[in-house]
Amino acid sequence: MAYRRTHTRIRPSIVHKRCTDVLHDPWYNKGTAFHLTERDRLGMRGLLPPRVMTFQQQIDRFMNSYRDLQHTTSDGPDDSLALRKWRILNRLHDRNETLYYKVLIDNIMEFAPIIYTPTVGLVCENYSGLFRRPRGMYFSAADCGEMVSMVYNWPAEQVDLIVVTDGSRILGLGDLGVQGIGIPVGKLDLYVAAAGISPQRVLPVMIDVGTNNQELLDNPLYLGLQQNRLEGEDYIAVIDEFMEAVFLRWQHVIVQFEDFQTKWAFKLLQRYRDHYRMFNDDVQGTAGVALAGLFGAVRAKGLPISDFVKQKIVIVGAGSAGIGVSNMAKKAMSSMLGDTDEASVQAAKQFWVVDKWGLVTKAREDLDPDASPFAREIEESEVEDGLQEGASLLEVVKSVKPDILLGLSGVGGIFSKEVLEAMRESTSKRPAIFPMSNPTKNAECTAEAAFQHAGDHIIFASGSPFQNVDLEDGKVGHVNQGNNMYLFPGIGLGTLICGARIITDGMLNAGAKRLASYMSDESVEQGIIYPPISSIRDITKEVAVAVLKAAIEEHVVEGYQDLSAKELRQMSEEEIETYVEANMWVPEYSPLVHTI
Ligand SMILES: NC(=O)c1ccc[n+]([C@@H]2O[C@H](COP(=O)([O-])OP(=O)(O)OC[C@H]3O[C@@H](n4cnc5c(N)ncnc54)[C@H](O)[C@@H]3O)[C@@H](O)[C@H]2O)c1
Ligand SMILES: O=C(O)C[C@H](O)C(=O)O
Ligand SMILES: [Mg+2]
Repeated sequence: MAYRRTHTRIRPSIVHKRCTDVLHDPWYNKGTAFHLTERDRLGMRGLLPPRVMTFQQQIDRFMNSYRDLQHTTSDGPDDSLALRKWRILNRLHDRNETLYYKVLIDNIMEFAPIIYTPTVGLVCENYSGLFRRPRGMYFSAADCGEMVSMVYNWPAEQVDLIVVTDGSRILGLGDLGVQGIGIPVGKLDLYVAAAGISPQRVLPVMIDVGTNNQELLDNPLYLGLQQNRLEGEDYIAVIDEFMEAVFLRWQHVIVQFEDFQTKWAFKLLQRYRDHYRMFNDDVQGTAGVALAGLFGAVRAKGLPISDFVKQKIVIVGAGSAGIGVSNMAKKAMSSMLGDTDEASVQAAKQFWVVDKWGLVTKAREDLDPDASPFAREIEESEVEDGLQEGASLLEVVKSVKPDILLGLSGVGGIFSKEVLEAMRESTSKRPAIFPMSNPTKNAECTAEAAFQHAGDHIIFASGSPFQNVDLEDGKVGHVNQGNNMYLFPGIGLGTLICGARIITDGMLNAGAKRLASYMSDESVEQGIIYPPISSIRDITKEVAVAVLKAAIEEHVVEGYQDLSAKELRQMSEEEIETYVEANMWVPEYSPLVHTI
């Protein structure tokens, strides 16, 4: 079958506006790069300084002013410098999206910590003061009954990706209400930068059903609904109406749920996943990334992946993320053990889950049904290897001597010196320590503390970035960023361009497996188990290829644009790779054609 591109890169853009209206539209604005004939065509001659700059000169101008800011304010407080950096990037985002994404992609190592974790957390915390121009859409409890029509207020004819939050669990920062909009914006920046989703086709969404954060409710300048969160059926009715509205207007859209509190995360996932093209990034994306990291930790010991079934894993945090990871890791183990009921029971024995009341066991009153498969088989007044219901993290680590200690608790510093020192007694020759909570201040430990207290031989991965650690004898303690950013953009892209009807476990597993195999044995041996963020576009492409292939195998593809499901199924491996790459948007100015 002859391969067909579904879009050509430098295709003209049709605009229905002219003059300053174009200059003020970040989708089309090229600023000083409009050449003279285009200025004439669009009635903007005289509205810009006369000299026409190249794209590269514009990039240089922006980077110079960014660097100046860094020099002039580098001795101020870290948070204030980070916010200034975010502001300068955000202003560019507001003016000229093509230039913004070009500098973001070219400097992703440096800018990811600004537009994503950790700075995005700070931005959400300070959002009421930082808000200048709206980005995305706000659906609120006050809009009930209106959503199907108000969704048409969004100016884009086509939307490919929505990231939606209700602001109830923003990173490890808790309920930030409407201020959580920063998270969908940051996630979609990565969709554009890493997966090449067109910036004109992404939509950040905040569903404001109120907040239970008293400080926000008491703040007269808070921008969200000043009421407590809706609960029960009232809450579900709002989310249902939102889903119906967006899928009615854009049948092929993908909706990523992000930073919903655990009590709704699982319920909404179960409610929608068989009907809509949606997934929950905190539950499913995080699980895939963590599983890839767990496989990496096994490879780093020089063992085959099949040895994964022998790993003793302590997971701290039994929320949407912790339980999501435990489920996926247990399923992987169980399938390696033969996929029987007995295999599942055996796999469960490799997990110790600790939450804010300590070790989770069968003796727990009001045991959360989602955590129950991981509750240790310890009944009331029973003791297993010195552990009983509610045992502390330190007691658990001392008793279990785990191969892997993984934190998704949102509690900064709970991998204390004592806990980390206890990891020296791990039975693993290279214990893995993964403080995956975000942002940095909520990480269970710092990289420095981990290498200092647990030893030079550990494998380290954190949710937010840390610098590599200098060890004795000139050695380097490698820091990996174990963040769902390595999966969600590829899940979205792969799903989009084959028109998968739903997002299946098989597609998610395929993405995770590809991430797990991405690093060479040599890198893994050095403790580098995830790619550097500078490779995020390449790993995203690879994940998308794997997701797309799995969608074909699972018979859920329905075709994309003018490519039918049949044509997709007939593509060779090589054709799929080329197809994925050809569908990744790159920031380049396209000629603007004005029509009425
Ligand atoms: N790295 C990533 O890609 C990634 C992805 C998703 C979530 N996260 C992070 O995971 C964290 C948790 O997210 P969630 O949705 O599961 O939140 P959650 O609030 O639902 O869950 C937190 C869990 O931690 C437990 N906990 C609280 N205090 C504790 C303590 N002192 N000791 C032990 N356990 C304690 C709670 O009982 C609960 O089970 C957040 O910080 C989030 O940023 C990271
Ligand atoms: O947003 C991130 O950096 C990862 C994750 O989705 C989280 O909720 O912490
Ligand atoms: Mg999240």
